[in-house]
Amino acid sequence: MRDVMEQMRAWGVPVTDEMERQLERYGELLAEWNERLNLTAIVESREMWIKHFLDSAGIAQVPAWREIAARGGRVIDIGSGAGIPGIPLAITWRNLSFVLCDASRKRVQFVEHVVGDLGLANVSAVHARMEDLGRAPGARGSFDAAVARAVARSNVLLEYAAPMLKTGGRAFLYKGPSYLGAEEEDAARAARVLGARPEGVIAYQLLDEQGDRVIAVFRQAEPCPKRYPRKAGTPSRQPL
Ligand SMILES: C[S@@+](CC[C@H](N)C(=O)[O-])C[C@H]1O[C@@H](n2cnc3c(N)ncnc32)[C@H](O)[C@@H]1O
Repeated sequence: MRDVMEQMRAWGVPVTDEMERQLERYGELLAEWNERLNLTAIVESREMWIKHFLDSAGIAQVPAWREIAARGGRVIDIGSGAGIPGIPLAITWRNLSFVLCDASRKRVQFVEHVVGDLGLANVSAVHARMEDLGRAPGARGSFDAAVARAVARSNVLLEYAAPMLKTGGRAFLYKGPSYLGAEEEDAARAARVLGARPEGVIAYQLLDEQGDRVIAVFRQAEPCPKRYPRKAGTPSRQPL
């Protein structure tokens, strides 16, 4: 996938030939396990490279991500599912350590298999709901960055992300262009309640006209108030 790799490098992803082989292997495992676990609707190789791997790499264009990546730190992938964006990011940014969290046991087991198969030393997988992890001593307030794709509306996602972040940490929400408008306003309101502030949105396009994407960035300006996250299920039933 020469052109996909070129686009990643143009965005600033430090991707080597070995990493390309690891992405390829990850794609094979996704396609193979998909038959049993129904992990993704996308199994055709080029579409997978563009809609999963290139989309994940879009974050390289955000200056705040590049700063975190340069100094090293801890990243949580919220609702990682089969490992997107966490696995492609962990393959390409070896100096960051990743926790991939999901409420589905079978998806976490798949991620554990991928981590073993690829020999990724910088990833651990956690089977939990974010509402519970956000209250766990040792996990709460311990991350430099949170990433999330296709999990929930942004006002819900921020209630999962803010408790996990150190002061000064960032949340990076992968969204479609429809984010711009009502969802953006709701997210800004929720962010204020949670001690976070919107820091901007970047927009990009996938190759082969596979779609427009945005990443919304939030900075944790102060520690998240102790009453958040609320108990499991409440953030999505009664979004902030
Ligand atoms: C549509 S999948 C997206 C997976 C992946 N991020 C992607 O982009 O392909 C949403 C995932 O979020 C997980 N999820 C939803 N709410 C969650 C919560 N409160 N805590 C942990 N995981 C959650 C689900 O189990 C599911 O695997």
